[in-house]
Amino acid sequence: MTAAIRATGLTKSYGGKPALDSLTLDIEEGSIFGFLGPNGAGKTTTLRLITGLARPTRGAIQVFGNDVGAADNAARSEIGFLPDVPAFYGWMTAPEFLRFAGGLFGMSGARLEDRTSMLLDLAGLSGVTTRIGGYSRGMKQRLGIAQALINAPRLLLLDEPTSALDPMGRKDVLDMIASLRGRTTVFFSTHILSDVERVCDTVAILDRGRMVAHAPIDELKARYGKEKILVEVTENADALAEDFGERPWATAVTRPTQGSIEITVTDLGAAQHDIPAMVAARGSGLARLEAGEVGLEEVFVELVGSAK
Ligand SMILES: Nc1ncnc2c1ncn2[C@@H]1O[C@H](COP(=O)(O)OP(=O)(O)OP(=O)(O)O)[C@@H](O)[C@H]1O
Repeated sequence: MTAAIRATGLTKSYGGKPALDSLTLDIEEGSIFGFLGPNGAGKTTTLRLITGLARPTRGAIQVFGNDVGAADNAARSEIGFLPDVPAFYGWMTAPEFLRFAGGLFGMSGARLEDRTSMLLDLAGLSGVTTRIGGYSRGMKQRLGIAQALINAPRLLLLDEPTSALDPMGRKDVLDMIASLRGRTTVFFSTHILSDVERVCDTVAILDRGRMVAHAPIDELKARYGKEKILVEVTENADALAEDFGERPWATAVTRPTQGSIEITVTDLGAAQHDIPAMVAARGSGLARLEAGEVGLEEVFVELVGSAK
């Protein structure tokens, strides 16, 4: 199957310093792909290379098998793009703006009207008569996504679409992105971990121009995440913490509070089996035994944080 995006050794340097260093990546058609990285990691640079707005210093980038930057521009006609700071004509209404955007692609008549009405619906803006200048940031962002979809691109690129939004605005934008799953390939950059966790199938983590991880979200959690157990006891927490530390399933033991012990474990089942007996052997009461889920945040901190 042809990949939606295929980057091979993609490098972009400014003044000899790489903003993006040897990115090699395949993104499956129909997926929602999260491109995660802290400020300055190289996310916008990558998006500019995919759209053809910037030329790579080295390496190659293809969209649906077509070279970006080839003379026939075949790749670009498949791409819809929403930049990180989109511009609107504040005096237009949403339907006027979408008709205007469609006109730039040579669309007109019933085809443009149908597409406009479908996209207003998708953006939750049907029936809104206010001019864009009076919109909230979230409404503007949803309209921006609708505008980027006007010519039915197979690939939608979004640069930090949620970063300036409040929680409700973010939820609406993420719901809109999720509704495209299977229909349009979505590539979106973000530094917000929970956004990626909520909507993406696959994620790549970028740090200082280099990709430090690339996998389906569950696989990343399983590969890098370790399970944790929180134990709360009525007494003898110090002695128990030492006992736990000697077990083969324990890789780290910390003491969040006086009576609690947090253990990072390699074998959750074995730990859950042993702990109650160990607590009883020390004559303590077991107040709490809780296994913790590993979130993407821990994966991110392990991959990016540890390199700093
Ligand atoms: N036109 C340019 N000239 C010189 N350096 C640049 C240029 N564009 C980007 N850079 C540098 O490249 C690096 C990556 O920048 P980029 O904007 O791609 O990061 P980002 O991950 O999108 O960050 P942010 O979340 O802050 O937008 C940064 O160190 C930046 O200063």
